[in-house]
Amino acid sequence: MIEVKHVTKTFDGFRALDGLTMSVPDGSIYGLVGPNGAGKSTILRHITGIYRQDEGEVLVAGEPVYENPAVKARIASIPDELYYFLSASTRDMMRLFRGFYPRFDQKRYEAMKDIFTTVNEKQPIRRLSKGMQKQSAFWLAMCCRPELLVLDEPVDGLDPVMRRQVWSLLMSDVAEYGTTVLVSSHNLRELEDVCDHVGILSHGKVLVERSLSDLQENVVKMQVVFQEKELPQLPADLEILHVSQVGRIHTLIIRGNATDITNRLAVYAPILMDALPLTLEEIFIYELGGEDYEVRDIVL
Ligand SMILES: Nc1ncnc2c1ncn2[C@@H]1O[C@H](COP(=O)(O)OP(=O)(O)OP(=O)(O)O)[C@@H](O)[C@H]1O
Repeated sequence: MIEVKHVTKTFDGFRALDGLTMSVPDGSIYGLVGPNGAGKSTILRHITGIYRQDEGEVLVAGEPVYENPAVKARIASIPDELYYFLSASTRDMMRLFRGFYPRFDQKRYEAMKDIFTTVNEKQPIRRLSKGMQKQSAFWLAMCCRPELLVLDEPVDGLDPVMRRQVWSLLMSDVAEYGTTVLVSSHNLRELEDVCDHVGILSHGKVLVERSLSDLQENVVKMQVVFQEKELPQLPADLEILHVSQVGRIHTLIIRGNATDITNRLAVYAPILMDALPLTLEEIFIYELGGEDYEVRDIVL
């Protein structure tokens, strides 16, 4: 759905994007993470056609986005800083969006009043609270029935109940209509529950981009108790990323598939052995922490 190739963008001599390349598959929920100033909002503004890149290519559904209204009509976005016309209400914006988005779903708009109950659709959006403004933005974006939803820290400012509600709405749209969602966030734990692809951005570049299943199948946490208190001499080709010990329990983070690793450790006749999945946070720390120290800063 999205192909970003070697994009650079310079603001007053400062390189905010530095040859950024990323690829978002159709129908995926892609999480973009990275420290403050990494370039997340900047690349999202290129993908939604607000900025024009200095170099490189930004393609959505195979077409350049900048100054391309036909492609923009397939994309809805919630930017980090919401902008509305002075005194426009949610209902006014609905009328505007209805004219722009060919698949705008008026029935859904009416039905969603039951979800966003605290938002007065006739009140100017600028007078709503920050969280209510986000709710209003979601309400409108979901009714555009876009092929691509681009969300810049979308749940920031929403209460926990509304956060869940919004993620669940997004996931059901992905399942039902194949919507592609690109979402930036600082919260890896939250992304883990919803994303199937993750990209880590640092200094205007994507450091790592993988599918969640690739990440999860490639590293495992083993908790093992051996006959002896000490760790036996394990084969040198076993890629052990981290070892710790509490009492007699050894915790080993090993690169590889859980079944293979279990079979290889079974040779040592452990008294107890358990293969546990790693959280997204742990995977990034153990698998990538050595490659670039900044990954640690991002996930810690
Ligand atoms: N319009 C602009 N003019 C000048 N510099 C800019 C502009 N937009 C972004 N930058 C700079 O580009 C860099 C990337 O900014 P960006 O907002 O994309 O980061 P981010 O990853 O979204 O950060 P955060 O997590 O804090 O939201 C920053 O150093 C920022 O100061």
